Amino acid sequence: MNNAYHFPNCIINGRLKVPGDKSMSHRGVLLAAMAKGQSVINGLLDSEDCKSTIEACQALGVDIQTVGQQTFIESPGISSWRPPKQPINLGNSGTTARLLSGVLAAFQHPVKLTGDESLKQRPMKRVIGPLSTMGARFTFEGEPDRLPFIIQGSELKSISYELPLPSAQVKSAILLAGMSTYGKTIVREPIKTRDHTEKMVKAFGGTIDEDHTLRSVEGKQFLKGAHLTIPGDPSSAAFWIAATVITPNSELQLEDLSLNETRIGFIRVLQRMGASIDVTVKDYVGLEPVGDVYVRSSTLMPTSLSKEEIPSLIDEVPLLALVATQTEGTMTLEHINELRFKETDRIHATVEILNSLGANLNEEEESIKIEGKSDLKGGHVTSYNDHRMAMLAVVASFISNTPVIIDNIDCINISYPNFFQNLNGILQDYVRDE
Ligand SMILES: O=C(O)C1=C[C@@H](OP(=O)(O)O)[C@@H](O)[C@H](O)C1
Ligand SMILES: C=C(OP(=O)(O)O)C(=O)O
Repeated sequence: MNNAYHFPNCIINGRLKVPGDKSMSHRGVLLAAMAKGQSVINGLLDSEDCKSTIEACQALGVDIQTVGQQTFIESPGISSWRPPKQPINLGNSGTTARLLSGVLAAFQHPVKLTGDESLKQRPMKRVIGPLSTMGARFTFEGEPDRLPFIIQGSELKSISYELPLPSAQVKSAILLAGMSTYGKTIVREPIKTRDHTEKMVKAFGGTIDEDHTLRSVEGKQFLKGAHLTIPGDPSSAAFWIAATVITPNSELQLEDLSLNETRIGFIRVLQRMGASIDVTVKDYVGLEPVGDVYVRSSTLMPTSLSKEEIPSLIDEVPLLALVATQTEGTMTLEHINELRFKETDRIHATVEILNSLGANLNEEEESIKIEGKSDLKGGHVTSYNDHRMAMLAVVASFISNTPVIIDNIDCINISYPNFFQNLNGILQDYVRDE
């Protein structure tokens, strides 16, 4: 396949609905699998990562069928799950690995979890530590605290746990385990992270109490099936928001997006940089705000990032670096060390990709310094087999002088299989000189 992208003088124009939110899709499937009875989820994201969650739940005896936009989940409830016949392969999905470990911490049968080469490198100690304190046992096949491992659940005891780092995955793993203990489990996070687990549990008849960065959950909660709708993923929309602000004469309306404040830090930072972006909450789906984002090409000034806002834009930092190459000055993205522990080291990958295209970025231990007003020339890049890095490179080609040639773009299916369809939709009048 020809992975060369170039759109000289393109203009973005139109309206777009991006596919369902990945974080909410994982949680919808997992909670429906824990609950007894039938659940129906509308607009579940159909991507490789979400398939990992679906197939893991199917291996545990949950019936899951998708018909068009609707996914039907019929579960006997977590206490009647059956032990899987084979190891469960979670592919590339860190969210599935962490959240499912939390759920399996109370499952009385051993389950072997594994993943692809990237997932096997990702840190799991952050969930293994607290889940072991609660009573789960982990046996490692290779390196300690890494996949593959066997998790042996047990009758859990509740804990009070202070997260050493802000992570919605770790918080969710402990809260999901906490729903099966005796007594109350308390989690405190240093900075507020995405709160979809807390909000969605309520739709399944459970309760999690929230007080700013403190969460508490009573044990022995039994969830029942629910009907959910998943709004558009703001992390997928972010690619088109970035593309529109940096591409001259462009405007775009993104519809039915999740506008949860714990997820739209990228939009808030761009607004601070002077980007013309209007955000309109139109409705609430469950407890989640949903609405539209209208964005236009903009002249941008550098800004700085506070530690507190990082979790609300954690997956959008590479895009922020691309946008920063077009500002009227130098911008430093600080407090981003956690990016080194994603599908690839995203600090290094971002710097390498954008510098290969002619930008001027400096990699530091926990930050990236970016020179503005850069001319992106184009050239060859690697995606590091990371979906967000591949899509970053495609968006960079909107403003490059020559084609951007990417070694592997198949990884985009991890989170956004409709990516190129959506790209063609917003460049609908564009005539390609192929
Ligand atoms: O909970 C979630 O759905 C996610 C949380 C974030 O990870 P961390 O919890 O590791 O920060 C994010 O990077 C990931 O894409 C999805
Ligand atoms: C980091 C990501 O996902 P996960 O941790 O679930 O692999 C992501 O989608 O960017």
